Order: sequence, then C-alpha cells, then structure tokens
Amino acid sequence: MPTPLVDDFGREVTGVRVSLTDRCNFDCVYCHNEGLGDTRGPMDPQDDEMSTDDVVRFLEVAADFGVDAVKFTGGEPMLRDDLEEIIRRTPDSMETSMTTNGTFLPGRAEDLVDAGLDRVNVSQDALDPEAFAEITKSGAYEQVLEGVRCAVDAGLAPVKLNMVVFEHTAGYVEGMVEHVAENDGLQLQLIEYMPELTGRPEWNIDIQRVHDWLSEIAVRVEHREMHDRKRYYVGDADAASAASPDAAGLGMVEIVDPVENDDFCANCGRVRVTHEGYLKGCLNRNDDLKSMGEMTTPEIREAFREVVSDRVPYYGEYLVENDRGEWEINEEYIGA
Ligand SMILES: Nc1nc2c(ncn2[C@@H]2O[C@H](COP(=O)(O)OP(=O)(O)OP(=O)(O)O)[C@@H](O)[C@H]2O)c(=O)[nH]1
Ligand SMILES: C[S@@+](CC[C@H](N)C(=O)[O-])C[C@H]1O[C@@H](n2cnc3c(N)ncnc32)[C@H](O)[C@@H]1O
Ligand code: SF4
Ligand code: SF4
Repeated sequence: MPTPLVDDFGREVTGVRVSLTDRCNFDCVYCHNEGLGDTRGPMDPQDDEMSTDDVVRFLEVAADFGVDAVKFTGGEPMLRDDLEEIIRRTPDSMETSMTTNGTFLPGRAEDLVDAGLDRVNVSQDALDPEAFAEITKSGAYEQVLEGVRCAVDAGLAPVKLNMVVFEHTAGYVEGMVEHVAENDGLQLQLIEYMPELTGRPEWNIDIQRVHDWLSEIAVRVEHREMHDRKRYYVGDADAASAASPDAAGLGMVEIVDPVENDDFCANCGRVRVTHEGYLKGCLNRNDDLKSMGEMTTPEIREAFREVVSDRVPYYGEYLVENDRGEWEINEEYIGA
C-alpha cells in the first residue's frame, strides 16, 4: 500500500469526497451543496460534470497516493446514471461509500451493492412527514423511508441516517435516537448545522447540549480517529457488553461538529473534488480550487500533490480567534 501524502500540518490525506453532480431533486433549506451553493436548476445531466472516465482516472491516482476511502456525494449522486459503473470501476483498495437523500434507492440499492458499494448514509432529518416536507421542500418522505429499508435489505447495514441539527429539527433529535436504538441496521449521525456557506446563523442550536444529553444516557462513548468525532452508544445497558456495537437494543449516534472546532479540522484527512473536476482542500473554502486541466493522469497527479501541500486547517489556521473570541481570516491567506 503506498504511503499517503501529508500536508504541512501533519494531516495524512486518506480519503476523498467526490461530488458527482450539483443537481438535486430536493431543495433543503440548509443545503451547503458541499460548499458550492445552490442545487436548484435543471435536473438533466449537464455538460460541466466530470465524465465517468474522468472520475475513475481521478480515483486511480488517489489510490496511487494511498487514499483508501471514497465518498460519493453531490447534489444528489444517484441522479448520475453511471453511478454503478463508477463504483464498479473504483479501485478495489478503496472503501466505497455514498451520501444520498435516499429517494432513488428503491430499485437500485441491490445494483449498487453488486457494483461494490460498501456503505451508505441517507439524509433523514425527522420522523415526521410534515417537518420533512418543510425542510426538504419535497413530499418524498415515504420514498426515503423505503430507500432506507431497501439499503438495509440489500446488505448495506448499518445504514447511517444523517440528520442536520438546527432550529427546525432540534425537537426531533430524541425521537431519532430512539429510532436507531430500537431498529437494527441503523445508525445516526447528528450533523451540526453549518452556517458558513448558507447564511442564516439564527438557525444554529448549541450542539454541546446534545453532547451533554448523550453523555448522560450513553452506555459507552468512543472517539473516532477522523475529526476526533464522538460516538455514543445508547439503549439497553445489558447490550453494552455485547461484542458488536450494532447488537439489538444498542444504537450508535455519532456527532459531526465542525463549526469553530479546531480539533475537528486538525484531524481532517480528506480532499474534495467538485462535480466540474476541481480539487478543493476544505469544504468551507472556495479560494483554493485547483483545476485538474484536461484530467490526464499526470495533470491529476500534479494537481493532487499541490492541493495537499496547500491544505490548511480551516478553524485554527485559515480562521483564527481574536481577543474578543471571534473567528477572523488569518491575514496570511487574504488574497492568497
Ligand atoms: N466542515 C466539515 N464538515 C464535514 C466534514 N465531513 C463531514 N462533514 C459534514 O457532515 C456531512 C455529512 O457527511 P457525510 O458525507 O454523510 O459522511 P461523513 O460523516 O463525512 O463520513 P462517514 O462517517 O465516513 O460516512 C457533510 O455534508 C458535512 O456537512 C468535514 O471534513 N468538514
Ligand atoms: C450536500 S448533501 C449531498 C448528498 C445528498 N444529496 C444528501 O442530502 O444526502 C450531503 C450532506 O450534507 C448535509 N448538509 C447540507 N447542508 C448542510 C449544512 N448547512 N450544515 C450541515 N450539514 C449540511 C446534508 O444533510 C447531507 O447529509
Ligand atoms: S438532498 Fe442533499 S444536495 Fe439535495 S438539497 Fe438536500 S442536502 Fe442538498
Ligand atoms: S479543514 Fe475543517 S472545515 Fe475544512 S473540510 Fe476539514 S474539517 Fe471541514
């Protein structure tokens, strides 16, 4: 296995997140679209998207640089008809996962597994059709639940449910935690609402309150190496001694809390790729986009080395805290 590249802050790059499209059939009120703004627009395939061959060539280079995991995302990655082919052609050395809104999983989940998909995260912000409709601007609640069932049936358990915690969803957190504790094959990922790219800071809620509550009810707590994320195991205390964290009665709840969190950024080892084929060192930045040119293998290699060498932690380096406790751009990077 090749040795991963390391950036100037000692962070090994072991994962890539590839946005396959910025099209989407939802219009979630909070959507950061992986840092690229609005998903609204035509739903048909667009000329600006990387071709199947481009994506595969990129993944081959990443694998040569020791990257061992890829996450396909978007927009809605399942709007790509060639998704199965991309997954089939992903290097075997990589763990292959996808984050999706779930609507297209019915009828396709098995094909994705056959193609080599290892894991899936499905966004589900509430167990309430009305709240779901208000957040996603879609009426596809039942379709998403069916999508989750199909993913479990196709062998993708544990399926991670992604829930953004913000003003509209705070009241549904407890119900979602119970839901994953009571149902085998599900895990929950509570994502702190990130206002950096969407505006609306008034929707923030204090994620520390969720940590505190989970610490009280959890039977076990772990730290994940990536981002130093906390994982809480909740449910039947007797199940705590069970060998598998997915044992019946024990649900795993992971918190993704990147906002103003320099520990999170200090443990961030993933490079991003936009649907148009630009490399990006950080979700929150658009001033570090790097073209891969015509996407030949040598050009991709060169751009990959450059993006890694230019990566900096967003909180703690790109943004620094001033005397008043406010985060401001480190002047080193202004106009960089
Ligand atoms: N700022 C920031 N946010 C992140 C990062 N990784 C994940 N997130 C947030 O968490 C959301 C969900 O991430 P996913 O792509 O579903 O999965 P993941 O948690 O990153 O990865 P797995 O746990 O391996 O499936 C992202 O869309 C972001 O909002 C990161 O590196 N930086
Ligand atoms: C941009 S979506 C793309 C994949 C797919 N369309 C989906 O919704 O799962 C990836 C993840 O980002 C999360 N997300 C989007 N905007 C966010 C924000 N402002 N803060 C935190 N998470 C956000 C979504 O909930 C989703 O889980
Ligand atoms: S489904 Fe995903 S990409 Fe689409 S609007 Fe919602 S969060 Fe954004
Ligand atoms: S540096 Fe921080 S904000 Fe940027 S992608 Fe990594 S964890 Fe997210």
